[in-house]
Amino acid sequence: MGTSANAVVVGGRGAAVPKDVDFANYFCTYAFLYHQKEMLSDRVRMDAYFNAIFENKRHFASKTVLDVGAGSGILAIWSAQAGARKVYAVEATKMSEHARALVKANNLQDVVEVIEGSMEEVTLPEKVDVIISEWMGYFLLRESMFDSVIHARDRWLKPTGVMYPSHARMWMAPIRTGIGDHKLGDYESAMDDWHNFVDETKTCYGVDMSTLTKPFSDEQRKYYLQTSLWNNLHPHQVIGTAAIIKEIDCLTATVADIEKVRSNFSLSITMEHTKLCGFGGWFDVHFRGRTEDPAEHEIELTTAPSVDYGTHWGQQVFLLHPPMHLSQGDDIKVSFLMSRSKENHRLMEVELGCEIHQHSGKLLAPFKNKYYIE
Ligand SMILES: C[S@@+](CC[C@H](N)C(=O)[O-])C[C@H]1O[C@@H](n2cnc3c(N)ncnc32)[C@H](O)[C@@H]1O
Repeated sequence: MGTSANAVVVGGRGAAVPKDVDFANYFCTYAFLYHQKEMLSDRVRMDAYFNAIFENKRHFASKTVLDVGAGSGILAIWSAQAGARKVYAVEATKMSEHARALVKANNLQDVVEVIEGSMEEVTLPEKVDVIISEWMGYFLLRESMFDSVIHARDRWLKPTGVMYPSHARMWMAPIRTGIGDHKLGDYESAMDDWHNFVDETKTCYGVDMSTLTKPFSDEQRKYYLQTSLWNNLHPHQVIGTAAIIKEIDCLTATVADIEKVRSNFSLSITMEHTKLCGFGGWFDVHFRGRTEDPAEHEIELTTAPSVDYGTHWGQQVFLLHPPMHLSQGDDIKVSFLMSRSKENHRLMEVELGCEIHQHSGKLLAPFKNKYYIE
């Protein structure tokens, strides 16, 4: 605290931005209750953190806890209810005022201390036994908030301390288009959506938009392909094996480990006569404690495709065009590189290439594209 408005935000190498820009771009939405409500309403997320804390009370009872990015204060309050001696709830935005009110309304003001400030600038009076945080963005690393958790861990966690969550993984699988609520999932339906919008209205508030649709040039196609899509995939849309792209041990990971994620992996098609439309990416996190001090009950929070609504994170979809007809036994070799956008270190760019080897021995034309996770 006490730095000028234009101080630089701690981030990965070459990723620093002035603090006021970061505040306007990133933190501002978190200052509103509607945004916190979206997270508080995510049952999968809430159940996972609730169970992680209350099924592992031993890690919290009589301990000191740091909640990095406390938001409404929910994780800090649960930690106190699980028996923590002291909880420091650090929140960068004015949401801290709501958190403080909530703490008081639940009569926990003697245990939970809400501190308004950026984690990188806050000073605590002691080191802590537990760091808890919900830092995950779309496809795990969007928002780059894990940098702040790493910073907090290196500065404030005792050598014997525990991270909640303790591990995270990124996944990717081949997908086909869906039906019903899950209609979107391939490039054609994404485009139909846009074409229909223009065809049905002819003009948009008096402006002729047809030049943006037909004829659709390769240049326009490329532009549309570049944006990866947020989607809620149905498990039936997954047409092959899923691969782990990245595994993170939250106790030891460094910013250098996560600012670039590079991986080469293979995916096998497991469905007969199907159409590959792209790739779906998601993540999971685990609450496992640490090797010398494991959780009594390991809890998993997964954002994998689900028959129900799933989570507010959904999945990140990377479309390819044209779709490819594939069948069981065909093999896809994927090269994946995710890095931070140079303009905004909280957004991601993905370079994805694939080579498809058909069961018959035929090699299909390789595909390569660059996507943005905005
Ligand atoms: C995903 S929300 C989680 C909120 C709450 N912990 C929960 O689980 O409902 C992340 C919160 O962390 C805050 N935050 C992100 N980076 C921060 C930092 N470096 N210092 C303090 N707060 C931060 C954001 O303002 C936001 O309220």
